[in-house]
Amino acid sequence: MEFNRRRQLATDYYQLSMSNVYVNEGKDEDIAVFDLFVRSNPFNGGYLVCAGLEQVVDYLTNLKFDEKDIDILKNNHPELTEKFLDYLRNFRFTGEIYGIPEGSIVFPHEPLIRIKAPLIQAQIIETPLLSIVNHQTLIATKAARIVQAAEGDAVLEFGLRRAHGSEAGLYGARAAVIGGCVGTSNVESEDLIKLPAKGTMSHSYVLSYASEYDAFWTYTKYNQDNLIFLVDTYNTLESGVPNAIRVFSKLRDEGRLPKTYGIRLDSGDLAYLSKEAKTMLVENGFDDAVISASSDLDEYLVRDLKLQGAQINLWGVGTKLITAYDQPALGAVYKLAQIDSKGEITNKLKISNDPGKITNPGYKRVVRLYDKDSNKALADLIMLDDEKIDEKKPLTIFHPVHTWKKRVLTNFYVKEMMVPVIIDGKPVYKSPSISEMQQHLKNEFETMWPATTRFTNPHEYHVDLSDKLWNMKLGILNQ
Ligand SMILES: Nc1ncnc2c1ncn2[C@@H]1O[C@H](COP(=O)(O)OP(=O)(O)OP(=O)(O)O)[C@@H](O)[C@H]1O
Ligand SMILES: O=P(O)(O)OC[C@H]1O[C@H](OP(=O)(O)OP(=O)(O)O)[C@H](O)[C@@H]1O
Ligand SMILES: O=C(O)c1cccnc1
Repeated sequence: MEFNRRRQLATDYYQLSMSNVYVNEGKDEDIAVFDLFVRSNPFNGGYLVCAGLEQVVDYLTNLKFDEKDIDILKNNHPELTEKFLDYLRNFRFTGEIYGIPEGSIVFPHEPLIRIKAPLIQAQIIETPLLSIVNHQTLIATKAARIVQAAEGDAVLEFGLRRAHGSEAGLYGARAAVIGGCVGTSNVESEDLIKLPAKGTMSHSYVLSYASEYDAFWTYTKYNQDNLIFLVDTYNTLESGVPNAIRVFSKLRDEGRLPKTYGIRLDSGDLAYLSKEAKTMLVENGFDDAVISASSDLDEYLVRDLKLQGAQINLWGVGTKLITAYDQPALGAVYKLAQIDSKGEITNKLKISNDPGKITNPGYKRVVRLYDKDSNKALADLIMLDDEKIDEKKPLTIFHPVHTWKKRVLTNFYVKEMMVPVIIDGKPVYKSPSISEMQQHLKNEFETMWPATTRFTNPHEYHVDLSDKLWNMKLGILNQ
C-alpha cells in the first residue's frame, strides 16, 4: 500500500520557505541530525507503542515533486526562487534513517526515529514524518490499552465511520492491529494489513425484515461462517437472544452450525445482558457462542465490565479507539541535535525554562537494559552513537533531571533499540508483517513490570542519559 505517494505537498509551508533560504545561502549541503520523540505518555499511561515506520520508509523512498507541484508552488509563492524550484524538481531523499521497530514499547524523550540528512532534506520531511508517527503511535497505544483491559479476549476495531477522515480510519486500523486488535471492520485496510475485514450486522439490516427471526435466518443463507447476530434491535432477552438461539438450533440440526457464531449486544446494561444471554445460550447447548459487545467502549469500560463479571468475549471498539477520544493528539516533536557544516560539527540543543523540555544534543542511539535473571526491562539509556557499554562492569545510571537519583546495575544485558532503516537514501530494512509486529508487542509486554503498564498512577519508567551525553549537554548549556 502506497502512503501519500501523490501528496508531496502535504507539508507546512515554512518547511519550503526555510528550504528556499538554505538553497540560496549554500546551506543545503550542511548535514543535520534530527530526533523524533514524544515528550509525555498519552492517556495518563506509563508507556507508548510506536508505529508508522513502514509508512515513513514508503514516503521517503518515493518522495518527489512533479511539474504540477512546481506550478502550484510557483503560482502561489513568487518568493520561491528558480534555484529552489529546480532543487525540488531533482529532489530525492539521500539521507539515513534509524528507527525503533513498530510494535515496540517506548517511552518519552527517547528518539523513535533518528534522521541524518542534508539539512534541507531533513527539514522538508519533518511535517509528514511527525504526522505519520504521531497518529499511528497514538492509536497503537490506545489499542494496546484496550487490549490490555480485555485480558486475552479478542478486540475488533469498528471506528471508520467516526474516524477523522478515511485516511485516519485506514492507518488507524493498521495501528490498532499492531496494538493488539485481532482485526478491523475497515475493508480498505485488507490490502495494507493482509487480514480480511470482519464484522456483524446493523440495526437497519434487522429492521429491514418483517421479523428479527427472518433477518437472522436469511443471513445464514449467504454467510456460512462468522454468524454474529445483533440481538438488541427489539428486546435483547425476550426477542433477540431467543431468535438467535432458534436459528443456531436449526443450523445445528442441519449440521451447519459454524465454528464462529454468536451474538452482539449494542445497548443496555452490557454486564447484566451478557450474563443472562450466556445462561440462555448454555441452557441450549451453545456454550461456545461468541458474546460480543459494542457501545462507546474504551479501556476503562472494558475493565469495569469485566469486574462486573460480564460474559463478553469479543469487544467491538470504535469511536474511542479510532479518535483516541480522551487524548486526541500525541505531541511528538522533531528536534535538531547536530549540524555538520563543511566538516565543522556542532551539537545543538533547544533551551527551555522547563528542564524536562531541554532537548538532547548529538548523534545518539538508545539501548534498553534488562535484568539477566527476570528478563525484565530495567531502564533505557540514551547515549552517543560511538559509546560502548561493558555488560561485565557495574553501570551507574542517573535521572536526567534529578541527577542525584542514581542506580547501580550489575546483573544486566543490553539491547539496541534502533535499527538501520534507510542508508544513503536506500531502504535496508524489511518491515515485519503486521502480525509479527503484534507478536513483537506481546513479547515486549512480557519484559515490562506491571507497575509500568498499569492504568492508575503508573511507575515512571527510567529513560536516562549516558555520562558522556550528559556532559555534552551540560557543556552546551554552560556556554
Ligand atoms: N454494566 C455497565 N457498566 C458500565 N457501563 C455500561 C454498562 N453497560 C453499558 N454501559 C455503557 O453505558 C453507556 C450507555 O449505555 P446505554 O445502554 O444507556 O446507551 P446506549 O448503549 O447508547 O443505548 P441506546 O442506543 O439504547 O441509547 C455506554 O457507553 C455503554 O457501553
Ligand atoms: O460505539 P463505538 O465504539 O463507536 O462502536 C461502533 C458503533 O457503530 C455502530 O453504531 P451505529 O449507531 O453507527 O450503527 P448501527 O445502527 O449499525 O448500530 C455499532 O453498532 C457500534 O455501536
Ligand atoms: O460489523 C460490525 O458489527 C460493525 C462495524 C462497524 C461499526 N459497528 C459495528
